Order: sequence, then structure tokens, then C-alpha cells
Amino acid sequence: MTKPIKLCNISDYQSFIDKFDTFLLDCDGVLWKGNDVIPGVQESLSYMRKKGKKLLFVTNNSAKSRANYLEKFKKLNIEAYEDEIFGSSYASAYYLKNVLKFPKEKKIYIVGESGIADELALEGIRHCGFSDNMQTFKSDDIVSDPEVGAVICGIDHYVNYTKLAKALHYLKTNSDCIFLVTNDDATYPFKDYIAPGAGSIAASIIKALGREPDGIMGKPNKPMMDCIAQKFKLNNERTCMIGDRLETDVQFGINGGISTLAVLTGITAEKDFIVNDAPIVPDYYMSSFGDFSKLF
Ligand SMILES: O=C(O)[C@H](O)[C@H](O)COP(=O)(O)O
Ligand SMILES: [Mg+2]
Repeated sequence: MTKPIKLCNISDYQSFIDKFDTFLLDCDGVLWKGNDVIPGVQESLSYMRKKGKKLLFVTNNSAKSRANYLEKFKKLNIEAYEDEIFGSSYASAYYLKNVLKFPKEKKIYIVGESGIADELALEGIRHCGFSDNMQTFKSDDIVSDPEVGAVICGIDHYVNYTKLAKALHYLKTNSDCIFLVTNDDATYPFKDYIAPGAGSIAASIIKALGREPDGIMGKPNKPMMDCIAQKFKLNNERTCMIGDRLETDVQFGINGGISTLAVLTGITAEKDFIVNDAPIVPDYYMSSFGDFSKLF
């Protein structure tokens, strides 16, 4: 088993950055936790831009559209541009439009937030489910709607029984109704705690439905890489994925044939991959992406 290389000092940081032209940067747990920016992140990104590196922000968080994410970057005083941002809501809309060729006459029921609705709308795909955000459960609300051709589930801070019951009803009663999940992250790192992730929300529908989703869009899966590849031709030898979760970020890099750097500010701990039988091992790792700020 190849051992991951730990980046410990300024010369390690310098030689690592010089190896690559493009960095795919995860967001939750690498750049920030919730709305708390990880120390040194702005300076690290500025240094990379100063060295002429291409930066792409690749997040499984489907709560926001690319435009909304750009607002978050600005609010947190992090330089970013909309065409650098790839979220699982965008990857889902891209997949439904270009791969599934989702029929115009059908609509999608959303268990999730505005990111999914906004990106579907940009692709001209009809959707519903938003009005159920604050709904108190009433059995009469669970009615058939043959126009629902798909259910999509992502992170949803307003998830409720009505939404889960409607999603299950459409999937069970509408023939050929497909079930997509924006991402399978079990957890979601905040500054002082770990919260349930999109994968844990989708798990309640999966359990009730008795089958797995027809597709998971985000890292480590192909729809996210396809979404990036339609905009940027990556030179795999000179590209590195930087993330905080082994089974999404590092696996995404491995699947994509690019290098991987794990940081320890989010979900993954060193003990998760330093053992001999670790299933997923990054090429490199370091305590925090913010440590590159020492080069600034
Ligand atoms: O959906 C989730 O569980 C969270 O958004 C998760 O944190 C993924 O965000 P990422 O680390 O890919 O930015
Ligand atoms: Mg992350």
C-alpha cells in the first residue's frame, strides 16, 4: 500500500503547489464550516491565484445554486467567479437535461433547497415541492400527481414528514418515476458540531422505498466530473482534488485519475487512512488548507 505524503513545512507546501496547474477545491470542511471560514483560506487561495493556478470549487452541497454560492464567497470575502463553481445541484440539473433528457412535460419533486430548484429552472426543467417547506402534515395532502417523473433529494434544513411522504408516494405510484440523490454525504461539518448530511436525509426515503436511488450525482460519481469536463479540459497529470472526506473527495480524485490531497479540518481524521488496510488513501495530506497561507 502506498503511504500518503504528509505536507508539514513551507518547502513541502511549495513543492506540492508547483506540481499542479489546477486545483479542484471542496468547500464544506476545507474552505469553511457553515459560515465560518477556516483560518488562512483567503491567503492560501490568493497565493495560488498569484502563482497562476486554475481554481475550481467543487461542492456536494446542493443547498445553493452557483449564483447563490458566489454570494456566499463574496460575503465571506473569498475571491471566486461563477464559472469556477460546481455544486451537486448544478451537476444534477446538467445530468437531467443532457444525459437523462428529462421530458419537458414532466416535473421533478424536490426534497431539498433553493439550489436544486434554481439550477433546474436554469435548464428549463419543471419542479415542485418548495411550498412544502413549512407544511404541517395533513394526510389529505398526499395525493397523486402523474406529472411527477422524478424525485430528487439533497441537503434540506427544512425537511419534514410531508415532503418525505410525498416523495415516497410519487416513487411508489408513478411508474418510471426516477429517484435521484444529489450526494451521499452522511454528515455535514459545522464549526462546533457535525450535522446529518444529504445522504442521511435520503436514507429515510431509501429505507421506506426499499431500494437504492437510480443515481447519485455528486462526488465521487461521474455526473459531477462530466459537468466539470464539459467546461474545462483537465490535464490529469497537473490536477489535484483537495477535500476533507475520503469517500467523496479523495475517491472522486481517484475515479477521475487526478492526484488527491486530504485536509483534516472537516470530516476525515489521520487515523482513517494512515492504517495499512485503509480502503481509501489520499496521495497527500495536511492539517489545513489554510496552512498554505504561510507561503503568502
Ligand atoms: O450535503 C451535505 O451533506 C454537505 O453539503 C456536505 O458537507 C458536502 O459538502 P462539500 O464538503 O462537498 O462541500
Ligand atoms: Mg467537504
